[in-house]
Amino acid sequence: MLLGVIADDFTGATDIAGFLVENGMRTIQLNGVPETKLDIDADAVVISLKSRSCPVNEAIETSVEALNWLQQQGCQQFYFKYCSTFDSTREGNIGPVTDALLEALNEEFTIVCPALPVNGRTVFNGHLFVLGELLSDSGMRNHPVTPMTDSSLVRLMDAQSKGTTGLVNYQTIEQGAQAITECFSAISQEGKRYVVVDAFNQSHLETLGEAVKTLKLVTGGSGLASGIAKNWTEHLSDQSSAKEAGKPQQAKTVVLSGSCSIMTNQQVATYAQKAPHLALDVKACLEQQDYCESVFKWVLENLDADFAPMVYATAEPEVLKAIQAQYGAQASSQAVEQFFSQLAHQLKENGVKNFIVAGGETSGVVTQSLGVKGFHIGPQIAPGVPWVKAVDNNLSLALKSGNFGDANFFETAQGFYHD
Ligand SMILES: Nc1ncnc2c1ncn2[C@@H]1O[C@H](COP(=O)(O)OP(=O)(O)OP(=O)(O)O)[C@@H](O)[C@H]1O
Ligand SMILES: O=C(O)[C@@H](O)C(=O)CO
Repeated sequence: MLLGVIADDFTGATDIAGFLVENGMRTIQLNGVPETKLDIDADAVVISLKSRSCPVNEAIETSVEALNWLQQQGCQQFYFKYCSTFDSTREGNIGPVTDALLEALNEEFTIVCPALPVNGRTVFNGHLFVLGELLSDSGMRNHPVTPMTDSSLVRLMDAQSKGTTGLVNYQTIEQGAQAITECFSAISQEGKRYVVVDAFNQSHLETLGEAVKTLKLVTGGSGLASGIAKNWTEHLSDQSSAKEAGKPQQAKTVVLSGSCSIMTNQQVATYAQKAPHLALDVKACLEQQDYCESVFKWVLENLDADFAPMVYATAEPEVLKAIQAQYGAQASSQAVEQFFSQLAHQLKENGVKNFIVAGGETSGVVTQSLGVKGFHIGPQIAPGVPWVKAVDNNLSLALKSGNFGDANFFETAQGFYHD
């Protein structure tokens, strides 16, 4: 095993796993930390956690547990994968988890690299942009759980972590890997523990990949995965069979959308023009015990339509604000998550095999309730969203990060089936 990845949510895990596979690494994704040492034939293992917005102590504990497990498997480098929009708050988990991983590895220094230019996440002079807008001006300012109101990665990291943060800007990145590593050394000698790196195109990420070759711990989004994978090229064998194992089959399918991002709102609106769709009633979710049962029946009645039925909690910012004001942000999001968890379980018991899910937290609860232990990574539906297939049964999932994919994503995903 060469690379061990600890991902703070499920869509984030499939995102980076997809890019590792695209770049030649045979990759397995495991949901949660396995209880035993497994005999895994892969170049990389991605452990998906649900640690993005849980209490910080829990995030630290599960992340260090994942690290220990990956060390036991013989991994040589470790990657802490968080969101390309750096989803967290000032009290957020990215800083403390990074500190804990550095400490556990006995290391003093790492990088902060959320950039994913193929999906419009770029870092310029230490500021994070989403499709050309500052993070704090983007739809992320209205996120239901982790609203992002600051775009300065140095400030965010300083606020969350024990140490201090430096910056390597694009002028240095463009001078090549050696200039970057020299800059890392200088920043580390100043006593800084983390360095934010600029990156706004693929070439920056390839150069950065080379520059972080000897770092034990790397932190970032999935963009850097291609650069990192290239460092291991000489150790890699053919991985086409691994990708084959991840393909979805023609089978009963459902779309479950729990993300309120701008892109998911567009995807839901587009798909609703073609497919049977049902908007979740949050009040009923909170107050009506048999609500899930009635939605379950509706899904069963619509499973044979030309396009898979969609159940969605996805709402525009104003509607979401009103729900949160009435029922509380935490109570309503928990009720929605619990609903999707229960619905997914019932659907699986009744023969649904393919689950297309939007939203990282939502994907986490759905995957857990389906009891899937790990995935083979299949073909990419959109950058960062591969189909994945359970290692221990014939369920297939498309776990879509809130902001990923284009407007036709839900339909496109269903075009990948084979008999
Ligand atoms: N109508 C709603 N009312 C209240 N909470 C909602 C509603 N719709 C969704 N939520 C909650 O908002 C959260 C959305 O988080 P989730 O991670 O699933 O999506 P996302 O953040 O857009 O995706 P990603 O993390 O992949 O970027 C979930 O906890 C979900 O239950
Ligand atoms: O990095 C991203 O944007 C995604 O993989 C993600 O983490 C969304 O939850």
